[in-house]
Amino acid sequence: MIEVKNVYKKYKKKQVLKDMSFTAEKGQITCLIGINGAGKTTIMKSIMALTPFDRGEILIDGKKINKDAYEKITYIPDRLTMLPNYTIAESFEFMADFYKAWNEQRATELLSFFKLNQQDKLSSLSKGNAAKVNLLLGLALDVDYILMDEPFSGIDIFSREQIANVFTSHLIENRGVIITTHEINDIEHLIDKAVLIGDGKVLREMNVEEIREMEGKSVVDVMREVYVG
Ligand SMILES: Nc1ncnc2c1ncn2[C@@H]1O[C@H](COP(=O)(O)OP(=O)(O)OP(=O)(O)O)[C@@H](O)[C@H]1O
Repeated sequence: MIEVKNVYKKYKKKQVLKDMSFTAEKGQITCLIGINGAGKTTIMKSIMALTPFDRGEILIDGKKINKDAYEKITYIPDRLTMLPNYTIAESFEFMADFYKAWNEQRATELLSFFKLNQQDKLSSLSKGNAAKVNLLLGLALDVDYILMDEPFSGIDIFSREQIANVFTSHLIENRGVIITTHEINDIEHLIDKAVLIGDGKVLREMNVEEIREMEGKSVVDVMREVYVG
């Protein structure tokens, strides 16, 4: 489990996270929802220790992030960070050289799942295909937790559907996934937990099936209550 406990973070004078707490379980998809600037990326980077925070604690399977935890968890940023003159095949070689957890078989499986061509240069890819390669490079790592920043942002409906299919496949099973988004509509049926963020805090943390069955509400209904009032 990933536990974010009472985390505070300031950038210069701006208090971005204020007593932020939530959990994300293995075998579940947890979605952090909030408008632009709500602090979603900052919390992802804090979990990965890519940015320091001022107070609070973040635990991964009960332990603070350390060298060993990096073998359990990966962060997929909202755009490809690989060199643009690489082909997809070269980016695989790079990953194999740098990451012990790289699983070539899973990478090849994802390649055909996404119908991508290994010889294509990253710089020549459409936005949708670049998003798929970005996701593929993270998902092909044998890790227990995957953090994805805006995997659906700015891409067409068909690519979104293809990416959504990955979430219901064996490629995700048993892993803990945290994704961020500000558009919940397309992915509501895929997620187990929604964490609504606003003003650097968790405004509501909910089990999506429970609110659907017990309160007869969708995530969008609850978002309307929380954000619009
Ligand atoms: N390195 C930085 N230095 C100063 N301020 C920052 C820095 N990174 C983020 N911020 C500010 O912190 C706030 C939260 O940013 P963050 O990127 O975490 O939000 P977000 O919810 O991911 O937004 P978006 O949906 O636009 O990606 C914003 O007001 C942003 O301007």
